[in-house]
Amino acid sequence: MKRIIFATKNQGKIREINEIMKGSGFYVVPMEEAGIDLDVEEDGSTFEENAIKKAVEIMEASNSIVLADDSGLEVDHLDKAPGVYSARFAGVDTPYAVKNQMIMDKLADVHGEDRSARFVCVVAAAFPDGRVATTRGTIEGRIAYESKGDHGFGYDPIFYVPSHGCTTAEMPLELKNRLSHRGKALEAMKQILMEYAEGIFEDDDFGDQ
Ligand SMILES: O=P(O)(O)OP(=O)(O)OP(=O)(O)OC[C@H]1O[C@@H](n2cnc3c(O)ncnc32)[C@H](O)[C@@H]1O
Ligand SMILES: [Mg+2]
Repeated sequence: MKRIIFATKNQGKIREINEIMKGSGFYVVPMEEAGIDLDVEEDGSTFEENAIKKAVEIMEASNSIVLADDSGLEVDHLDKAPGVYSARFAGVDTPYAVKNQMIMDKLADVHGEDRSARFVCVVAAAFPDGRVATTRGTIEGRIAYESKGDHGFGYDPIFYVPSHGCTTAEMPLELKNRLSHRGKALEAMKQILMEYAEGIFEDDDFGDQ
């Protein structure tokens, strides 16, 4: 199997990524498991800039193919906030129960389609030969009136998907992955990895794992 490192410390992302990459022929190792403990400063103004920065810095530290995910919640009524600041919104250490309530409070007088929001995910791949590629996925929804569900992570309990009548935190992992921003971005990235894989992995093939 072909080994690649995923530059994330978010356990929720890791669970989803492992499931999405199953059967792809690529074996994904979280950076911590690969022995890399670096904090990349996410100071870009777009998901693309931050995803590329995370992938390239960890690729330079590991000399392996590295994927990174930069993602977030865009709430239309809040001018697309928290957006790239989703992890830092109201402070990195503030529990999501509090952050989620703050977002619902800001939308207290807003109803129907005006509660529209989306999750965005940009996945970047950085290759040791200097090549970089990105893919993007989104899922449209609305901010719920109350927090529901205990699957997923982050803003999932307040992200209501009208077509399914529930939040992404109420969905089993497989269903969320089929619909989600991360599922779509990673499916597109699998294609790119397959195209680029030829010639890259001869010296880096770890056998069946
Ligand atoms: O940078 P890494 O280490 O990957 O982990 P992170 O949690 O800091 O991740 P980001 O910088 O990409 O910030 C994205 C934030 O957006 C939110 N988010 C992204 N995808 C989500 C999803 O599928 N469900 C719920 N919240 C999500 C969540 O709060 C994340 O912490
Ligand atoms: Mg981050």
